[in-house]
Amino acid sequence: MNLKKELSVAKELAKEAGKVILNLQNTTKVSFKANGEGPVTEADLEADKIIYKGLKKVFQDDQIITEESYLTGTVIPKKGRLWLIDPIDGTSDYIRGGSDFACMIGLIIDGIPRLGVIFQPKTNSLWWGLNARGLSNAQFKTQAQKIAAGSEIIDLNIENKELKNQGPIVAVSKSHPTIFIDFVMHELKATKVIKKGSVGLKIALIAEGKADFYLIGTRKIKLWDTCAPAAILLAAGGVIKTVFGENLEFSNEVSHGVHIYASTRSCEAFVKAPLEAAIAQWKKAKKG
Ligand SMILES: Nc1ncnc2c1ncn2[C@@H]1O[C@H](COP(=O)(O)O)[C@@H](OP(=O)(O)O)[C@H]1O
Ligand SMILES: [Mg+2]
Repeated sequence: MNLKKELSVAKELAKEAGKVILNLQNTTKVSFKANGEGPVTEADLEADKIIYKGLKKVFQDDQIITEESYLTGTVIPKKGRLWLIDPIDGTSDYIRGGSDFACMIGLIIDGIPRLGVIFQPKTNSLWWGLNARGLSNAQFKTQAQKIAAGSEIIDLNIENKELKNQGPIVAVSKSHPTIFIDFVMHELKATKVIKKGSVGLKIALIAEGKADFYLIGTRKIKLWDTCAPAAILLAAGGVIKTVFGENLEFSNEVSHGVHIYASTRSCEAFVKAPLEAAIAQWKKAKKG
């Protein structure tokens, strides 16, 4: 298994779609999805089509699920190759005219995120990762990089990143604050809290060593929100798990249905007890 072609196609498509959404940012029409699933713009739909068509042209036999073309009830297979696409991650910040939005393309092979690309149009930055961990006879190397401002290359490796003794730097959603996050934040004793839009850009902060921990505040988070960032973070030597410490599942349903954290290894050990305490308190409060 050599993912060179997959990586090069995914990088080009993320950049192409990214440029289109950037051009449309101030003029695109906004509407709201059914069932409280949040806002969607014409730019989401445009980028979704570009990426879907581009992947289908080269990888005809692969399954592709995109946020905007997904049909309710589609079962996510346990085996085989599946692309998961989020044409705009951070649509809320995109609509506000901010810069915290990204195009994300991820590839799952037999249930594991193996390839991820995130492109942030406003800063012309691209993160990518190939995750061969746990594969015997892998024909590709585990590797992750950030290409900043279109050219400067930074290797992402947080395998041995120590947690500074004051406590973690924690990333949280700028657009979707939740009571669950407030509960956990109270226990974590963070030294710094970074509020940012886009799941991918927050996980990229960890892969770059700029944050230690990120907690997703909703159980409604979808596989296309986590696939590309997970491949990059795992390749960089970080972890992404459910708040119960289990590996993420990329099969069956499109929604993870559980709170998720992304972390460095040293921070994961540090937050285990406070996280468990917060979850216990949360459950008690919900019952009461
Ligand atoms: N509390 C919440 N409820 C619903 N969706 C949420 C959420 N928190 C995050 N998300 C989803 O996660 C993505 C990024 O959110 P955020 O910018 O807050 O980190 C968004 O996806 P899209 O922007 O792809 O639609 C959003 O739908
Ligand atoms: Mg989206």
